[in-house]
Amino acid sequence: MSQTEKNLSKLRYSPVIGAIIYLLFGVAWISFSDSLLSALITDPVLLTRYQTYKGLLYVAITALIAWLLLKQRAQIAHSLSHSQWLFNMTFEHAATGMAHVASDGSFLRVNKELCRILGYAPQELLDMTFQQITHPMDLSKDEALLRKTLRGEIMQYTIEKRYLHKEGRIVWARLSVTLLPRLPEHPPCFISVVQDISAVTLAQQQLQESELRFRTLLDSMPNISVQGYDENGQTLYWNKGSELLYGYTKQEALGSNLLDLIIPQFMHVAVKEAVALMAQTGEARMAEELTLKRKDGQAVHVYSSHAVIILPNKKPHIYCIDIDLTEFKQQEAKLAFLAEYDPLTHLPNRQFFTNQLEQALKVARREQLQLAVLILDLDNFKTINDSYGHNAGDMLLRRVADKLKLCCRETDTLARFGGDEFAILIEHLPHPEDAARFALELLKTLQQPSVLELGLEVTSAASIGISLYPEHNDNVEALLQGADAALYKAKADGRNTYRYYTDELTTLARERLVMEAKLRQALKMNQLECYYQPQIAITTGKIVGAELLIRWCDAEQGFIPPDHFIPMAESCGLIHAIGHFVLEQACTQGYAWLVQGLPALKLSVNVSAHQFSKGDLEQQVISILQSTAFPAHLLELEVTESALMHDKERVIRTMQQLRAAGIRLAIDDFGTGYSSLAYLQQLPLDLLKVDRSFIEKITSNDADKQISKAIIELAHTLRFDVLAEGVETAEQLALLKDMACDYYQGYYYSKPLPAEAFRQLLLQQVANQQD
Ligand SMILES: Nc1nc2c(ncn2[C@@H]2O[C@@H]3COP(=O)(O)O[C@H]4[C@@H](O)[C@H](n5cnc6c(=O)[nH]c(N)nc65)O[C@@H]4COP(=O)(O)O[C@H]3[C@H]2O)c(=O)[nH]1
Repeated sequence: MSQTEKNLSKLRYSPVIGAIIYLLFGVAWISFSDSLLSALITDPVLLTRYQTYKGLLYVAITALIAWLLLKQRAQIAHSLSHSQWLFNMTFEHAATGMAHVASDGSFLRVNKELCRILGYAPQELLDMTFQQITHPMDLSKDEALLRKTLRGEIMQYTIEKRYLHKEGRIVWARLSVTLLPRLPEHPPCFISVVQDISAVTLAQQQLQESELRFRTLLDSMPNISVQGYDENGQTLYWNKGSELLYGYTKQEALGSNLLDLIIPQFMHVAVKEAVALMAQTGEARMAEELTLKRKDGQAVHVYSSHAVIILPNKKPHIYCIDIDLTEFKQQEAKLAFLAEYDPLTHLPNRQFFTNQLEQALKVARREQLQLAVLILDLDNFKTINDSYGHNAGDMLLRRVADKLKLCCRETDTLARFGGDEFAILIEHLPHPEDAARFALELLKTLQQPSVLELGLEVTSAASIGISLYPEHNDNVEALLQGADAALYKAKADGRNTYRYYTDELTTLARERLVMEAKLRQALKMNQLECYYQPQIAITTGKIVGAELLIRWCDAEQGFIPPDHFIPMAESCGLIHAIGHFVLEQACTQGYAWLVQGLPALKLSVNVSAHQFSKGDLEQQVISILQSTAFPAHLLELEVTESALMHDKERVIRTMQQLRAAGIRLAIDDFGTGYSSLAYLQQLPLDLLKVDRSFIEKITSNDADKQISKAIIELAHTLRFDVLAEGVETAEQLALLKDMACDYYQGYYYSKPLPAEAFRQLLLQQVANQQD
């Protein structure tokens, strides 16, 4: 019982107690005082006097008791009014909302904080019931508990509920309702304590939402496995990524021990210790690469990182985040493979071969052995690649690799250096001539036809260069260079053969390098010159054009034929500068002759496949035409048949652009390539040049005659003009005339001439016409 309640009851009962004490004292006084006085005092006068005093004493004692009682009552009343004041202050200024609520729900008293929480003025609330401001969803629960309290089943209840703020928003509150002790003459009354928990609830909701989001995210991540364990390794969390990575469903994994799921036997002790340590220290282990096991028993490489979360109840949870490294490992293995192997043939590459050669040389030096390095290059690969496409080329390379493998012993190292170049290292070579025997065997094997796609049969001859240790060279680089130089010689000597490395070959290789430097210089110093070979219309016998043929006259070496330096210029990239030079010469000279009043002539320029594939040919030609003012229709570009076979779509596109600019296009050396009719038809060509090799024997060899005839007819069918190259005799010309060939060029009419000589020839023709 509180002090106030004690005081209240004292206040209530003190008059009754006073009256009882007074009555008891009066009765006692009357019954005992008289008999006591009569017994003690015998003198009647004295007795009367003392009886008077007794009455006075009685009055005095009564007054004293009354005074004491009144004083106590005053004290209690004072104390009570202080309690009342304290209560009022507490109620009013409490930091939580408070209200006295009647059993029907109406507010009897409300404090400031409650008004603040709900947004109403005190009087507004006092005119309302709590039902009016309770969220409909929470009302029934609140009312049911209130009724229970009223029935005395519970003394109080606490719930979290939603109130409706005056502004309409929801206020989350923790409500504690207590039924007050009931005064007899008063109706039941509750005290409600309302605590605003909106902020907390909102924060909780946000936390729950973000936790939900986070969990959903983790759950659904297919690429990352997240697992949660307790300090004993029991699984508490298992996301989708874990299901996919380890093969266990969530149901299977949850509750099972980590060791039984994904840890291989040999790691059990270490993992157990690691989990215990993490749980104890709260510190995660370093991320590491591990090989764990799947449900089906297969090993799985993962990158595993860990996190330890200490829960509010101090229990540690260990989370493992595993990333599947299988693909990465495969990729790594692939890269490692690619670093040393050729992806097309799966043979070792140059890097591997070089390492192997280095090792073999060490052994050979130590044990005084001989070894041979062979470098092999296919003779006709480019033609096959160009004619049948890259797929056929790739297939041929695989077939060649297989054939070479068959010839090699286990101790030999066969490698592909790139393109159509292969290398073989023969260790423990008994005699130098054994390398030649082996080379001959390789050549023989390669000559057997290979079957490619759609039953296509091709034979692949090769050239082989051989260098020997210790006879020729004694280090890796020199041996490889030696074999390369020998290969070059084999090719120069007619291909499909082998050559050993000699000093002379090295000199030749050096000479090539010197020549390249000289050619650069010649180009810079304007030492290249264009010659003009007339092209004649067969029916009229008149010069209608000329082919520009480049000439290089070196001060030391004299005349160097284009057949020698053009391939070198192509391999070192100088061909672009040379090509530009010839085009510029053609247009400048052609324009000059026009200005001089010479008849308009068509000038033909050879364009290398390399110029075509660079991609800027059309811009280059157009800009030269613009800068020289030479008419586009008088310029003809000659492209060899094999050049047309590279990147066919680009060739067609470039040719169409050139044609659109008005430039003429001719196909050179026709008959030596493998272009299909369908392809030819797509090309915007003006002229087809029959290769010299057919014309050469046109009069002596019936096959060549028939081929030439067929080419001429074919060209006409496709609406191209035909020019025969390399006409040297009147018989050849007569035959070509019979075949309705349109034009020719050759020594019969004239060799290629310097510009001035050609001009004189033209002038003479003009003069002859005037006669
Ligand atoms: N035996 C014989 N030969 C004849 C006869 N009439 C012409 N010729 C030669 O045949 C070659 C024809 O040129 P090509 O087939 O385009 O063959 C050319 C061409 O492919 C290339 N070439 C020449 N000049 C250039 C150039 O400016 N650019 C490019 N990319 N290649 C060029 O070099 C090759 C050889 O050129 P050249 O040595 O000038 O040799 C020229 C020419 O001198 C004849 O009646 N009998």
